[in-house]
Parts: sequence; structure tokens; C-alpha cells
Amino acid sequence: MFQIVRYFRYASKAKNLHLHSTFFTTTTPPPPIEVALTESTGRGVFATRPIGAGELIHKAKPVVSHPTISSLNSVCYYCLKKLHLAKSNIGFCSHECEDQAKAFCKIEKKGDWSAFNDYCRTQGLKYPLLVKRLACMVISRAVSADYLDILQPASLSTHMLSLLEDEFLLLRNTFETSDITNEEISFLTMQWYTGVLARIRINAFRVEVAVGSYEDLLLSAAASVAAEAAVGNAVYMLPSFYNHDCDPNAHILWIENTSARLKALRDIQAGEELTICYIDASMDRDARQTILYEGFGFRCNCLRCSSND
Ligand SMILES: C[S@@+](CC[C@H](N)C(=O)[O-])C[C@H]1O[C@@H](n2cnc3c(N)ncnc32)[C@H](O)[C@@H]1O
Repeated sequence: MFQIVRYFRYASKAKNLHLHSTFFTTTTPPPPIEVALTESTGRGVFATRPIGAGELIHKAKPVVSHPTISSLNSVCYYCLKKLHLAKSNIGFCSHECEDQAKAFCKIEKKGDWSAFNDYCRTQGLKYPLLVKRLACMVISRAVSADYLDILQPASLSTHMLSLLEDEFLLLRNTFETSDITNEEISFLTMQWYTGVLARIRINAFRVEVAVGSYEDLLLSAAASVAAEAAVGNAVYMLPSFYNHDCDPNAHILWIENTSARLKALRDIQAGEELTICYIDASMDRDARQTILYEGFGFRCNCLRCSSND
């Protein structure tokens, strides 16, 4: 069974406090990476041995995922794999996925989500759906309410916070009008909602299922990987610690479902930081800077940006 084991080692070094952390599954060997503090971009992911171009660095399963509203009836409600036949309601690609989703679906089915989903659809919102699923997972006791606390939160302006109030009230009201007890949703405060959303905002990946065989994709360069439109959004633990570079040395890709693969785009030395590109790298410098600042709250100082490329 997939289980994340979190391993932290704190060692006080002369320069500053180092945080080493490795996330690995109990069934696979740990990946050749570790999480440590960078000079200026918070925590980052570093290679613990040389990694060759094209090497699969590690795989990752999401901690929470959700289809986009427009994909709701055409992809698996759990792993986002494309369904052969579109459903009139939500559907699953396998009994295994249905089984994995059983606990949160049992909670979700107790409420009438039409107002909440309509609100997300009309406002073009995707992240509240992830918060809703996480809340159902917390109520079903699959995870604790502080599950995402380890991830870096976005800093939300007062204006942004006020915009979140309506979606929070809709979410809370849907649970309150179902047969879920007040005690079960005692964690569901505005503070919890904004804390989770602030983390999802910075750390969620837009899941784009690539077209082509696994072998083709592992051999191909990032730029040539054909991807369909996003089928959903997902938050992962270890991939959330990768920092951004407009000319990254690693890439995240999805072959058919939310199971993500982190792949080296070139040879990487032991001790080198691994980076991915958060945005479309083909945009010009000004567009990249604007999107990174507005979406992720930082000004990119990578080599490409510094040399006005
Ligand atoms: C997904 S997190 C990456 C891990 C994060 N550094 C941490 O400590 O958890 C994204 C955040 O890391 C920081 N970050 C990532 N790449 C950066 C870069 N190239 N320059 C400055 N800050 C960066 C920004 O604060 C960004 O919002």
C-alpha cells in the first residue's frame, strides 16, 4: 500500500539551520533527492547523486486531486484517467479507484453540491473543489485537518480574503444542511479554509494528461510533449518543494492519470538543485515575470530572466 513516510533531519550548520527531508514510499527505494533550505528561495529539492538526462527521478501520487468541472463526467473521479464512455454523473475507471474514493465519496454524497458547483462553474474557480475534497477526506478521517500545513502558503491580500468568504460559506452551508454533525466539521473555519486555499494556490498542479506512449514521453524533450487540456488539479507532497526556473533541469509529466513522474531534462550533478518550470516556458520574459509574480508571489532571477531572454 502506498504510504508516505516523512523523514526530517535537523542539523545546525555554521551558516544556518539546514532542513533535510525525504519523502519516499515504503515499497520503493527512496529517490535520489533531498529537501533542504536554499540560499534565497525557501526550501528546495537537491540531487543526492548524479542524475542522468532523461532519468525518471521519482513518481508521486497526489495527496488531493479533483477533475475540472468541465471534465467531471469524462474522467475518473479519483485518478482523472479518461473514461471510455462519458457518464451522466461521476464515474470511475476501475474498481480500485472506486474503492480508494469510497471514504470521501460517502461524505460527499450526504450533501447537495449543486449550489457550490454552480458557483465554481460561473466564477471559473478550480481550487475550492480541491478544498471540498480535502474537507471530505478530513471528515472521513482519511487525513488530519493540518495535512497541508507543511506546504508554503501564498500571502493573500485583504481583497482576496474577502473574495473567499462566499465560497467558504457555501462549502460550510452544504455540510451544515447535510446529516454531518457540527462536531465533525468543527475544523471547518474561515481560517482553515483560507490556510488550505493559500497552500493550494501555490502548490497545486494543473494535471494535463500527455498524448503518447510512456517510452516516447520519457525520451522526448519537455517542449515536444504534447498535452491535452487540463483534466483536473492536484496537490503533491514532494513535487511541492521543487522551485521554479525558466530553464529547468527537471520536468513533471502525467501519462494517463494523476500519478506524476519527475524526469531529468539534462545531466544533474550531486548537490545541484532540481527545478521545474511552473509556467509555459515559451512565453517572453515580461509575460513570465508577470505571471510568476501574480500567481506565485516572486520575481524570477533565473539566468534566462537575468539575461533578458
Ligand atoms: C511550490 S513552492 C516551492 C517550495 C518552496 N520554496 C518552499 O519552501 O516550500 C513555490 C514557492 O517557492 C518560492 N519560489 C519558487 N521558485 C522560486 C524562484 N525561482 N525565485 C524565488 N522564489 C521561488 C516562491 O515563494 C513560490 O511561491
